[in-house]
Amino acid sequence: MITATPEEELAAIDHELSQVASEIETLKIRQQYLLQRKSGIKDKIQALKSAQLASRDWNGTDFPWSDKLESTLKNVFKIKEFRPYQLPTMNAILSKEDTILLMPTGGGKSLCYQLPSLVANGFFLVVCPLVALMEDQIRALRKRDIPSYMLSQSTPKDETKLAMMSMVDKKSPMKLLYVTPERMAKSKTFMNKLQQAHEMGRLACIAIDEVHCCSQWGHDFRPDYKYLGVLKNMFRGVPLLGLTATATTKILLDVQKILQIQGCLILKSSFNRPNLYYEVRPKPLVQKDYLSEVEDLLKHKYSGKTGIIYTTTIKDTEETCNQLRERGIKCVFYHANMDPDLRSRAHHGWLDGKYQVVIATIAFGLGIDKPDVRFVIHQSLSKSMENFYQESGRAGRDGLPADCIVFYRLPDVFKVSITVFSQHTGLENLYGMVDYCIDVGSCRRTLIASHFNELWESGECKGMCDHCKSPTQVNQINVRQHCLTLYEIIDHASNKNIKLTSQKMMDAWFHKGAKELRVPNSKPTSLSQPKAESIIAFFLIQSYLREDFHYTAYSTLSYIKKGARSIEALSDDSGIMMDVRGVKLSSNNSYEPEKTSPTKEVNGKNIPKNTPVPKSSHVSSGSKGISDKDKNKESKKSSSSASTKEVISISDSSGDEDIQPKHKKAKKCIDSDSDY
Ligand SMILES: Nc1ncnc2c1ncn2[C@@H]1O[C@H](COP(=O)(O)OP(=O)(O)OP(=O)(O)O)[C@@H](O)[C@H]1O
Repeated sequence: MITATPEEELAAIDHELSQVASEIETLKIRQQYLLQRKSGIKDKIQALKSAQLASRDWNGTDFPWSDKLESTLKNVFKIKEFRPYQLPTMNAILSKEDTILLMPTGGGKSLCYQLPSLVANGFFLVVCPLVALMEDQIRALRKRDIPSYMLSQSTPKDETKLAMMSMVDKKSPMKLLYVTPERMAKSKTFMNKLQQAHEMGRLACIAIDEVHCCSQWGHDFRPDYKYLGVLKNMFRGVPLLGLTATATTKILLDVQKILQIQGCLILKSSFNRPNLYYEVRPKPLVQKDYLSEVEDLLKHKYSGKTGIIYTTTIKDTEETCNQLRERGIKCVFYHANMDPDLRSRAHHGWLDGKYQVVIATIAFGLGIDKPDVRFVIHQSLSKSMENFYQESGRAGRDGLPADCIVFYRLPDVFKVSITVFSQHTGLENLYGMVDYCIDVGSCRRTLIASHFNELWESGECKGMCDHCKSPTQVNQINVRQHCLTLYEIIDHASNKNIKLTSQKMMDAWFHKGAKELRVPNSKPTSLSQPKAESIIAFFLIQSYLREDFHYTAYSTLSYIKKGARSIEALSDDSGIMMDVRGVKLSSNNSYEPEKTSPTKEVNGKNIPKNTPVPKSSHVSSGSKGISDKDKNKESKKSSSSASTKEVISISDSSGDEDIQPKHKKAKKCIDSDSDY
């Protein structure tokens, strides 16, 4: 019998080990897949349970408490009727059903726990993230003689003592007790009292304001909110009410898991604010020109009206404020680093009409309840669509028309990206906002709606966004050649060991700045700067380019690299299609495609019949390789576009000056964007 040498034995073992490793790898992938499926099915069950609960009639007026609710609404709150979803929420929590209420800013969420607390036995606990907000609410409640307390670090000792005693005093008239999430998470004495109150049957409901703060997927995650996950088990039988003005399906599912109320009732009022006019303006390249545009708005269109200008940084608030003051505007700045006294004076001066406009960071936000804010201007883009919705939503709370204007330019994206890149989904959220800003034809409302998984037809906008007010035809052009040119610039810099910021990349593209960054024998692009910027933004959000962040001793820098889809762009010579503005349509959107331009279908899209189809037939590949969610968004976008969209025939064979219309209609369209 031939025995194996030790070397052969080792080789055999190594072989078997590698087989085992490969099987483990396969099993791990299988495990991952099964775990994902399991979680998906659980989410479905949860959503189904929520849908079943929502199908019950919560709007009834024949509950045991209905008459008292109605009379308290009128007599104590002096309100004539409920707004949509207020009564269903109250009926649900008084029926001890865990509920999440989604309602836009200013929709009237507070009433949903304040009013039922007056008809229930015991008191409602309200978890609220902001002390200023609690103070405002307590002041308003006490004016109505509603016994209420708050517990925060700034609450005087005697009041804290009184509140703690009231929790466990059967005879106490206390109806509402406001606490910060920190208090819940950190004060054992408080939690102990709360348990006693629960045992006495005095804890009637726990309302959690800004409930999206529980979820790391949200824009406003607060670690102390995670602690609220203990409440459901600790206070059995006490209904939880989560309230938010901003939440996507993903966040909602996450919030339910964290609070242990999977499958709870979800009441969602529409996020459409029909009185708000949405507009994106190109921000002038020079700050002086931007200021002149704002000055003109404030002195003419918004003369005698009040509003907010949001900026990205604290420095910007002060600088812009000083510059506008020099131009005779009555304004004040507001940010988190101000002395609390000054901040309060700025807030109240603005509330009382002493200042026309407050120039603020997002620190000026939660709890700002001025009904007649006529405009919210974003000096640069918000860090997410959710932030934008919240911030712009401070306009027009009285239901009268108000404007929400964003001034957009590409360099601002990098000012924000360096502050959000380290956050969970920070960049993804920011790019969602960029997508909104660079969109050339969709109804802005429908873009906001798709973010909240709502579907609004652009007809519902009624001209209340820039695109619906002045529709233009939307064309698709092939920008692949530009992508390849930028890759050459990136490779060239990389060969020289130079990191490229977006500005340096632009300079090299335009043959400005350092000569060593220009690709030898290349020509400068003939694009205008705004168009070059919009192409770069498009490549970023579509992952043809990506940002790469580096820390220096003083700051964080964003460098540009090839994105995850660069392989696709390099290997596949079908187009990278990008939407651009075409001819202006008449205001009734009456542009009719010419009858002489028959179309054919390629990849599910109608294109002019004489359009040459690229080899791989990926003709409309602006969205190729994107996730299902994005595809969904794309399809929603196109179905609700304010404008007419047409794929036009182009050739990408001759570099920056490449676009050769092959088609009569296309020529007309291309003329209006001839330098792409
Ligand atoms: N049914 C109603 N009829 C008339 N006014 C109402 C009604 N419900 C609430 N309000 C008023 O609407 C305003 C906004 O309410 P509230 O502050 O509760 O909104 P919110 O949804 O909590 O907003 P935010 O998300 O900004 O905190 C308040 O002035 C409130 O008195």
